[in-house]
Amino acid sequence: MSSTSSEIHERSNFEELQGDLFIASPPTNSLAHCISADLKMERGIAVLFKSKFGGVSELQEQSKRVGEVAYLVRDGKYIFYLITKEEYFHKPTHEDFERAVSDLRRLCDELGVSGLSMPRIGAGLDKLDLDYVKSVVRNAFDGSNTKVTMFYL
Ligand SMILES: Nc1ncnc2c1ncn2[C@@H]1O[C@H](COP(=O)(O)OP(=O)(O)OC[C@H]2O[C@H](OP(=O)(O)O)[C@H](O)[C@@H]2O)[C@@H](O)[C@H]1O
Repeated sequence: MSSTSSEIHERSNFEELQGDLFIASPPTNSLAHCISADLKMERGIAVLFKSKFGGVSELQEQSKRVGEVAYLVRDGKYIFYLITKEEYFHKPTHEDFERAVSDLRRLCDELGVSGLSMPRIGAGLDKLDLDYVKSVVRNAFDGSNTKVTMFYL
């Protein structure tokens, strides 16, 4: 019997939920957000990540480049930093954004991440189209064992 589109969506491992990422996200979920390679994290949700998790020198030591993902381990979960552009005043290209999201999927597979929470990555200060962002994340995680929740305020 063919499934309706909503049933197909229900079975997908990607969902959106209204709520503050740092309050509503299940405590065991890993987290992900976007930053620039200069690790400035001086605006937007990156400021909250920096104040909550610190680890700037740990991230620096990983010497990740644009299109790659650095991460910290905090309280048994992973905090992923998608490097989507060189400098804080740049905006990410689609290519770099997509490379970073697929690197995130690779890491989630490798590390066995079952739950991953993120904000509307790239769609705020970085001005990427929200539908584009959601489709990139959905496609990158298609068939993965990671349940992705995108939180929005
Ligand atoms: N607690 C919360 N719970 C849930 N959602 C929350 C939230 N707090 C904010 N949001 C929303 O989550 C979306 C994306 O939040 P952002 O706009 O920050 O991220 P972005 O990925 O577009 O941009 C990243 C670059 O911006 C930064 O600063 P600079 O580049 O240095 O200038 C970095 O360094 C990067 O490079 C926006 O809708 C926010 O409303």
